[in-house]
Amino acid sequence: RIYEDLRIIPSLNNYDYVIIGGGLTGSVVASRLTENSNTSVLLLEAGGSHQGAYYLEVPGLQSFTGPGTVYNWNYTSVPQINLLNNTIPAPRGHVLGGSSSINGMWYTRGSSADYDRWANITGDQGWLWDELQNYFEKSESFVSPADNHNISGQYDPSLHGTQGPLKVTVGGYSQSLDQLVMGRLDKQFPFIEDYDNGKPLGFGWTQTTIGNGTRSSAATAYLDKYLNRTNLDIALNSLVARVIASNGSRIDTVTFTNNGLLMNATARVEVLLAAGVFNDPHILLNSGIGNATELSAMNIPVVNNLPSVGKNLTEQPAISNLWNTTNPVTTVEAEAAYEQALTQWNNTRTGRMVLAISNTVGFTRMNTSDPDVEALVEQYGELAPGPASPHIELLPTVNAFDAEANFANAQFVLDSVNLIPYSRGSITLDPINPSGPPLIDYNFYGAPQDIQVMRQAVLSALAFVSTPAWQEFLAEPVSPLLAAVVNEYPNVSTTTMDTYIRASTSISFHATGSCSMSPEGAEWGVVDPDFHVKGVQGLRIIDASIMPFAPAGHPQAAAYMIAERVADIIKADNS
Ligand SMILES: Cc1cc2nc3c(=O)[nH]c(=O)nc-3n(C[C@H](O)[C@H](O)[C@H](O)COP(=O)(O)OP(=O)(O)OC[C@H]3O[C@@H](n4cnc5c(N)ncnc54)[C@H](O)[C@@H]3O)c2cc1C
Repeated sequence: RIYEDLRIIPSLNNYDYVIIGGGLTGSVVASRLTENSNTSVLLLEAGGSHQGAYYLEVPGLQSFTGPGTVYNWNYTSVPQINLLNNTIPAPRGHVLGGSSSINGMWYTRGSSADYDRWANITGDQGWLWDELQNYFEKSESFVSPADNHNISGQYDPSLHGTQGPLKVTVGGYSQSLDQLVMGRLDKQFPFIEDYDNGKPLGFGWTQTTIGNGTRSSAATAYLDKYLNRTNLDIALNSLVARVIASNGSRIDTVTFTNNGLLMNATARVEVLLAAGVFNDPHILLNSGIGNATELSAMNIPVVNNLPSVGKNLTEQPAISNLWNTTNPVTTVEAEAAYEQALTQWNNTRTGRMVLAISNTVGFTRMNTSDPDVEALVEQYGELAPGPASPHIELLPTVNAFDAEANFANAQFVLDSVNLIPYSRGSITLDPINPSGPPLIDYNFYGAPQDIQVMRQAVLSALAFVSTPAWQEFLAEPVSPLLAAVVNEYPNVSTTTMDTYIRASTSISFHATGSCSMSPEGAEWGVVDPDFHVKGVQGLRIIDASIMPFAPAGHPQAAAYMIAERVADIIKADNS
């Protein structure tokens, strides 16, 4: 059952598990654990319900779930010293389903070497790519796209699940842009049938978490069908402050407010933390689990000295390279197309609104014949975890709507993403208001190799659009700083390039790693490979904050896999 107000529940002390955060991973684990009718779960979510929320359902309206809405935590980073002191958004889902209810719906698993590196780092062979395939597949049902077009050759069925709760598909509405992208492919930018094959190098058809033209989230996929389970209570509007060991040794109690009223809930077996990459450290630190010196300075009693809490924050820097096009449409035309698309979606769940931003995406490596790349590799060695792992993602998109030409509006975006950042940021408490929003520092370009990779990512985007067909499509860049880079291309000076990069870098929305896994017994890290928080009993972290390195892609596929795996581990440990 879903509860808005918990005062009608007589006791909150009778649950086997209390899960903090009804986001992507929290929803999956709550659903899997309560498959056993003898296991009871209380799922505490700070936000409200996803049900009936139109903006969360229509893939084309994803931008309406952004900062400033009730679905978002509306966090912002601290000023970024390497980005001209700009602050950068830090959005996260504040609703059942968490960020899976508001995300861009891209589904990409990354490369096999990403997960093999996790296994090497943690000493747990269970994290090897080959071992994880059953968990990727268990979460997934690959379904037909909204327009039911023939998708043979657009993905590899042998890599995908067909029985899992989460719907995944390729784009269900074709755009002229698709032909422009696919027509560009060559030896440098080859075609890849399915980038989930562990060696994601090339341009392919974007896979997205959409079914029947509608967003598939952890809440729609893993919770909606099971709300009648008597062993699953879901409490909305429930903001968790901290966790406590009520008897002094084992964490068993969660303190939270429900509609402003202070409450405690107790877990008989375990407390599972799934509040996401920004709020896991916030809750741990407020509970006295973190760097003892920093906690003492804020008068927070130390429960466990765990210096790595909040310290491995990883985000992939991204730049939206933006051009006007030679195929503009008027605002009136764009608005008419938009209205038409909404009506079509309302009536048939088809049309432009079923599209999660773009139908194609590319993963590539740095150009090793460039002397700058040679020097970079000589200084740092191979930066990706393996030879078939990409360094760079290129993401082509058209903005808004266009009824006639089917190119959207006047602007084209080609995102350049550094997939392999070495900079590590942090989540800390605000010393003036420790229970207020956390201080989020991405520390972009703190590691010097990251800006060098970003230079290559921008050059790669310019190489992609350098052909006659693209030059015919593109007008001038929107930013004068990009125009300066384009003017100097291909021999762009470092000054011109870095001026553009520092002014234009933002997030990929892919923050991970703030409570990293490490080998059992290691002094660094926050959780053991089996998800237990080091040095305390009764508490596991079960979400995307445990990733030691981000996968080279978008992280939600990995988050679903992690949740499926931890659910099995918890079941086995406590059977
Ligand atoms: C705007 C956006 C776009 C994205 N696009 C993509 C994409 O296209 N593809 C992709 O692969 N990934 C994408 N991601 C990332 C992906 O959605 C996340 O990596 C994934 O959801 C992480 O899952 P999680 O369970 O760790 O955290 P979340 O899904 O964020 O869940 C955390 C949950 O905990 C709740 N919570 C937090 N603090 C508290 C508290 N104190 N008390 C109670 N509840 C609390 C939150 O409200 C939330 O429901 C995107 C993310 C965002 C924000």
